[in-house]
Amino acid sequence: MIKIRNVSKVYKSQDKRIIALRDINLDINKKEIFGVIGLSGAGKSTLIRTINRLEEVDKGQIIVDGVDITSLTKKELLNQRKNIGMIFQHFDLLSSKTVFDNIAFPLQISKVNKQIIYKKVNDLLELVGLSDKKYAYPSQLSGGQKQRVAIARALANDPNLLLCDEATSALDPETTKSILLLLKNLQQTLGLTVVLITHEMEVVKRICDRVAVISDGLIVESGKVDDVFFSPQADITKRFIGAIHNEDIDEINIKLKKNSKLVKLSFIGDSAKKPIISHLIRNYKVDINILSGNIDKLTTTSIGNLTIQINGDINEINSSLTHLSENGVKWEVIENV
Ligand SMILES: Nc1ncnc2c1ncn2[C@@H]1O[C@H](COP(=O)(O)OP(=O)(O)OP(=O)(O)O)[C@@H](O)[C@H]1O
Repeated sequence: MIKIRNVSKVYKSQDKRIIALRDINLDINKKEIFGVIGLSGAGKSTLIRTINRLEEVDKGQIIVDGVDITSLTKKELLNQRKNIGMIFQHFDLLSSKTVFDNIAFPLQISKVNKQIIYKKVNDLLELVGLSDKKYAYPSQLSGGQKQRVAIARALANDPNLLLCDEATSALDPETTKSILLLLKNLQQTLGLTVVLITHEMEVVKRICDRVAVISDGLIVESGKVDDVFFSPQADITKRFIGAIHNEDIDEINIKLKKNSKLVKLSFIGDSAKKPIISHLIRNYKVDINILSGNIDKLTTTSIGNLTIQINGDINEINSSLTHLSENGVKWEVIENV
């Protein structure tokens, strides 16, 4: 669906050169939700805005559905953009227009017949659950409702691609959940491809199929969300994912017994369902003390994290760890005594 090839972008302001994107290569599949995560200033906004050419690239190509966006004339680009909807962190609604007129706006620009606009806007209002707010103004709406209007407006021209630029960053956690759920439902019912950028792993976890991690203008890691969560490679990814677990471990603040190890275990999918800990206790001469645990629910699977203290003869401990590896459990020794 989208092929990003060798894309680079440098901003020049006065005598400064800021490299925002460094030779980016990405493939985004049809009908998937693809997330790009990174810290502030990593290049996320620049990257997503190159897909509909709100930002011009200095080098490289962006091919959407076989069309090289970077080589289109202005007129061709305007036409192509009808296939690409976009929503923003601060909604960008027209404050002087009602909800109905905000959603109708792109259709009016496309000179669509009034009756068709009337039907289309009403259908979209229903789709985003805002039929009762048709005649309200943006100032009368909550943040979540404003984003629903923005989503309806973005879908007015029946695009097959939706770009989401930090779409939930201005919303509280509950509203974020409801907007992400709406995006997921729309993606499924309308068969959309969705590209979103975010600085929150929670967003990636909730709705993305695949994710790319961007740092200082470089894609440092990409893959299926489950794989990236289970086996993060880049330090920055580990920080995004690990922050919570490492804090947990710091909080444990336990004095380890002699002949023991503090071990962090990660389980994915089926390995989470096996009675692995009781198997270790029964079959090896080890004591196990569970210190903390959590479960990350992803779109297609769950990943469990457990911090344990394992105590016993060193050979028995090592055999236990081998048994864990053989059963698909990842482990990392955090401390040895
Ligand atoms: N118009 C501009 N002129 C000059 N520098 C810019 C411009 N836009 C972005 N930059 C710089 O390019 C780099 C990437 O910015 P970008 O906005 O793409 O990052 P981001 O990951 O989206 O960050 P944030 O989450 O804070 O929005 C940053 O160093 C930023 O300061």
